[in-house]
Amino acid sequence: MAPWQIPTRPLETIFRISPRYVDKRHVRPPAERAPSGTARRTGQAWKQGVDNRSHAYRGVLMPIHTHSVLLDPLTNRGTAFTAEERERLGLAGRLPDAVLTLDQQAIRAYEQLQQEPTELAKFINLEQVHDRNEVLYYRLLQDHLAELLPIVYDPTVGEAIKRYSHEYRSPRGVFLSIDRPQDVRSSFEALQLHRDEVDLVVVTDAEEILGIGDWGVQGIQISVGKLAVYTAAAGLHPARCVPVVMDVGTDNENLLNDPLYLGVRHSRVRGKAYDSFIENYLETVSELYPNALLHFEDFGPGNARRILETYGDRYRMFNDDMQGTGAITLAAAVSALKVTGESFGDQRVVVFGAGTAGVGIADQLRDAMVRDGLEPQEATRRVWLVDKQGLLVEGMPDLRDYQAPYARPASEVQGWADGDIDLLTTVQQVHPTMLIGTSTSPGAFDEEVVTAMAEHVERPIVFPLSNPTEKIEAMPADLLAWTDGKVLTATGIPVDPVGHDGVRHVIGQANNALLYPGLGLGTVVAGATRLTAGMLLAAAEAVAGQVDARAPGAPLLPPVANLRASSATVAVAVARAAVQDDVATRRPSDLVQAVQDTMWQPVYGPLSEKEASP
Ligand SMILES: NC(=O)C1=CN([C@@H]2O[C@H](COP(=O)(O)OP(=O)(O)OC[C@H]3O[C@@H](n4cnc5c(N)ncnc54)[C@H](O)[C@@H]3O)[C@@H](O)[C@H]2O)C=CC1
Ligand SMILES: CC(=O)C(=O)O
Ligand SMILES: [Mg+2]
Repeated sequence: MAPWQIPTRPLETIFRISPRYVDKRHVRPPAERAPSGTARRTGQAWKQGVDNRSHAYRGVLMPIHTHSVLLDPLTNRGTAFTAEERERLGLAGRLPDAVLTLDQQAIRAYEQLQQEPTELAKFINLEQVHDRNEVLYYRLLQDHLAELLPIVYDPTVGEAIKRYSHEYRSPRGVFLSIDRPQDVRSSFEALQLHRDEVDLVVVTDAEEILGIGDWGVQGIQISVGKLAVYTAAAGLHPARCVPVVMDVGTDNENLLNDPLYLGVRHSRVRGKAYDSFIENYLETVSELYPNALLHFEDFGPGNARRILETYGDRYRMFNDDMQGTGAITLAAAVSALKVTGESFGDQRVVVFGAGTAGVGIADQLRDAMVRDGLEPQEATRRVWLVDKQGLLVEGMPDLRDYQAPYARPASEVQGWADGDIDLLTTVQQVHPTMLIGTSTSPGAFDEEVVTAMAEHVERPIVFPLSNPTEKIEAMPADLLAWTDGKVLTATGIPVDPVGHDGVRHVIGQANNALLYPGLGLGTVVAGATRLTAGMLLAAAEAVAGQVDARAPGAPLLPPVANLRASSATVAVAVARAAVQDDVATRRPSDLVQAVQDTMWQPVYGPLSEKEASP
């Protein structure tokens, strides 16, 4: 379909604003563009599209059925439509008389939210605001970021994913079914977004959602949640971001047996059919939206790294669990080492849970050791991976290919234990300086393990990163108690400050959400064609550069409440790194300003081109 064409649809259909019409080359007179009959019947509304988007889109000329503006969350302002706007848009009688400001709407929406009895109910309430009025939704998130991020994202999003088919109200996102691979293209085309109109596509196949496993189609909510963070934290434009689930079946029998389950009703498809579905997705999305960053989330350990390694050179891809988590953990480690005064070259690292996140972190820490002067082989030797079967040792039959480089020689571990070598034994033998948890094994960092570690190191660095809350390896209050306040810690979930021995310890959140929004924004601002190791490192250093953890009880990472400012700083560093790595297609002379200009703000913009530039 040509960019200016609008498909014929019934009058009642919502015509979403499409920034494609901004491009004057594509703008045709309304009568010419209108689908048969529609222009005549919608009249003036053709010329007066509501535009809640940034100034980049203010020239929109669009067809709008009078009532559709109230139904589309990207155009709806509800009670904030002024009397004059209501008249112009033909909304007479459609709204109560009073005109509220966005501030007033935000107060009301927040009051309503407070009345919800549970976190899940709050999640549902917020999703309903999201589906009604995106400006209001993001205004709420912006005003109460530290309070609401744990609702729309980790940990409550995990609960919402488990309950999705039962709590379902309306669809959000693109649902791709492995049983209909021929629909991949048309599923995206139905969005009516032009090739320049998409910055970001977040996709999951939901095999390993957070630490809660396989949730089939219900994983769409992780794509939605990740994007909410991109917009709330870094101002990625909500209309330019697309959440996607690849529904390839599920091995979760509870879902398959649930009559209300909304996904395809068979076990996970693997092998050739799966691989060609992934390839189909990548080819289609990158062709339709050649400038978009393709974010992969919560794929299973067998696929996450394999997909990135197979296609990372060809597409602008990012695996959040592997790369984002590695980079935020590196940032927390940089902060911790500023406190201990050591270098990465001095570290011995035990990673418990050697999956996508664990090995992603191992890679980042190993690379940091190499930058500090260790030979690559020596750096790899400083990382011990422990998984379900215990310490990973060369020759183990069930070793995954990405774990193999870290497996210990049998000669090294001879005499450590009769059979498999557990976490406690590993800690007793290795005397780690850092202990990282990505195992989904709650309570695994118990008092025995932590005190064994603390016997040999003055300031143990312990990061229990598993999500959501019920999966965490240890809580900071216990870690502080067991180490007499010496531990340097950060967690994947948000944790309230902990008082210990008269010191208030603020716990940094080592969650990739503290890093990927700025990384994505920087990639967009630079128009980077690839996401490079240099850009990831720049993001990690920019995060770490924003805190000084040397004061007693200070956090290792910047607070979530400052995430918008923090993301802007990260974005500048990332865009600069993209230029250095020669992958930038845009090189703004003033990067700081370019980042600010790109960040979308949740405000009601001008209604029409005329109003925007009188
Ligand atoms: N804080 C953050 O930003 C992030 C945290 N995570 C968390 O890390 C955890 C793992 O996530 P992924 O790496 O994506 O999953 P994954 O499935 O790729 O890896 C989990 C690994 O833990 C191992 N494991 C399972 N039970 C174990 C046990 N009892 N003892 C030792 N190892 C065990 C598995 O065999 C697997 O190798 C999840 O809880 C997830 O929420 C993941 C990504 C980001
Ligand atoms: C934070 C995140 O990406 C995870 O737990 O999977
Ligand atoms: Mg994840």
